[in-house]
Amino acid sequence: MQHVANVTQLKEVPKRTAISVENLSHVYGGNDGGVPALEDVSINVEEGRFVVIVGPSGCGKTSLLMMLAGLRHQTRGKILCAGKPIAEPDPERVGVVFQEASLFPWLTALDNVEFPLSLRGAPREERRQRAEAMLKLVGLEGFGARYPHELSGGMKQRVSIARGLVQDPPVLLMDEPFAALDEQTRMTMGHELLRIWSTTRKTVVFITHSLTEAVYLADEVLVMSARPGKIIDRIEVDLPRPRTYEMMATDTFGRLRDRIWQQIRKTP
Ligand SMILES: Nc1ncnc2c1ncn2[C@@H]1O[C@H](COP(=O)(O)OP(=O)(O)OP(=O)(O)O)[C@@H](O)[C@H]1O
Repeated sequence: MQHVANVTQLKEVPKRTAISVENLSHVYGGNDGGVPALEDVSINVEEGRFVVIVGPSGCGKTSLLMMLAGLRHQTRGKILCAGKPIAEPDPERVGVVFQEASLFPWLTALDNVEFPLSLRGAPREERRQRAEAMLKLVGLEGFGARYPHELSGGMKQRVSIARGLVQDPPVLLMDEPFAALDEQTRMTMGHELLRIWSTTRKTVVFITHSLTEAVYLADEVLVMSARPGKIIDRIEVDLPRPRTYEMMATDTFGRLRDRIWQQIRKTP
C-alpha cells in the first residue's frame, strides 16, 4: 500500500517551468503609430519539452524568439527563464541557433564551437574538451579542423547547434535552423536533432514554416495569428517517441498537420 502511495506521489510531482512568458506585447518604433508585432502572448514551457512555434510570415515569431534570448526588449510583459528574468543574452541559460549558421569563416569548426567559452575566459584545455565533445554529439567527430567553407550546409548547421550547446544551457532556441537546407538534409537534421535532444534533455523552442517538421519534432505546437502575433492554438502532439519517418504517413500525423494548417489559413 505504501508502495502504491509513493508511485502516485511520484506521478504527481509537477514539472518545472523552463520558460514563462506573461502578457508579452511588442510595438516596433514606439507605441504611437509603430508596428505592433506581438500582442498579449503568454506561454509556459515545461522543462525538457520540445515546443514548436508556427505562424504566417511576419507574425512575430523571430521577434518572440529574440526576446526569449534577451536579444531584443519587449514593450510590455514579462519573460522568465528558470524563474529569473531575461534582460540580456545569457548563453549559459539560453543557447540560440539561427537560420544561417553564422559561423566565423576564419575559424575552424572546433574554434567556432569553442568561441563562446573563450569569451567567458574558460581554460584552454576545458574549452577544447568541451568543444570536441559537442562536435561528437552532433556527429562531426574528426571535422574540427575544417573551415566553414569546407563544410556542407547541414554540417555548418551541426556546428552551429554544437556552438549553441557548448555552455550547456538548459534552454535551446532555434529560429528556422533547417530552412536553408534541401529537403533530404532537412529531414535527416530533424531526426538528428531529436537524437541530440533525447541525449541532452534540453528545453527546445523551435520556429519553422514546415508543418511536417513541426509535427515530426514537437511535443506541443503553438500556432500564432497574423501580425500582431497572438497564440491562437496549442496542439499537443501525442505521437510516440522515438519518432520515425513512417509516422509521417499515418492518419494521426495527417490530422495534426491539417489542424495546424486550418488554424494558420483562418488568420487574415
Ligand atoms: N527592427 C524592426 N523594426 C520594425 N519592424 C520590424 C522589425 N523587426 C521586425 N519588424 C516587423 O515586425 C513583424 C514581425 O517580424 P518577425 O521577423 O518577428 O516575424 P516572423 O514571424 O519571424 O516572420 P517570418 O516568418 O517571415 O520570418 C513584421 O511585420 C516585421 O516587418
